[in-house]
Amino acid sequence: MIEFDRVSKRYDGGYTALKGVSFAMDRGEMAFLTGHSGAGKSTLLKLMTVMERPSAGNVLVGGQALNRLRPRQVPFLRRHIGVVFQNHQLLFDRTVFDNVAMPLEVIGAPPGEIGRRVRAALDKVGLLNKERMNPIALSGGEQQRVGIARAVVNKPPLLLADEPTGNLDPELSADIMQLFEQFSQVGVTVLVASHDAELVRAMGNRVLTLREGELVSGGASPREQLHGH
Ligand SMILES: Nc1ncnc2c1ncn2[C@@H]1O[C@H](COP(=O)(O)OP(=O)(O)OP(=O)(O)O)[C@@H](O)[C@H]1O
Repeated sequence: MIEFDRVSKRYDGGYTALKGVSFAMDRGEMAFLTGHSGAGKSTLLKLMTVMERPSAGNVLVGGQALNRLRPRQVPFLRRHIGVVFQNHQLLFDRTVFDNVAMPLEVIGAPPGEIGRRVRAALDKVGLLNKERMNPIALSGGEQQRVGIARAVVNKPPLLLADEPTGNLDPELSADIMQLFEQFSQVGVTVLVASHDAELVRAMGNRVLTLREGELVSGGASPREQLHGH
């Protein structure tokens, strides 16, 4: 589902954020991306949504080589990738329902389908009874779950999360990670950037570690890992 082949990213200012990063992830796999602040985690995620382009190497998402993607194809790629942010970026002048419906509104889905899919997504994150509320009235953990419902309402095959539990206490953080795990069990590929070493360890998933832009562990393919290296 994801393939990085010797990917480097040098920003315009001259800073090299990623150096020769190679790894692959299978469909339905869940992995964590860790590393010190500034190690390149957000940069790596941005290459998958084409918020940034690599300076060298190739990124493939769902078999599509992103370096061949024309600018007008980028919105189509992004519809297949759900993104969850630390500060969830919800709109506080709209209801929970309307926040989750946004990706479907953008593609002009029919209202009946929007209703059905928004409720299915809210049901998955346990917030079906809060659809008419304003997200400002929800707890931090609930707000983050609204952000997750919005990220998955399109049924994307790939889900990326950038520090999704950064503002949450340990128990709520564990709940959010379990939710990601459930999505991976139904075939969604999930990559979660996280600083939370303890939680990452407790989850037991594959861990990709960046240090100063280099992938220092977890870069082997799942098959290679199975054989111990
Ligand atoms: N648009 C940009 N222009 C220039 N340099 C950038 C840009 N974005 C990121 N960088 C630099 O690239 C490096 C990696 O940044 P990145 O955001 O990928 O790290 P990170 O691992 O996600 O860090 P954090 O955990 O603090 O979010 C940093 O030194 C940062 O200053």
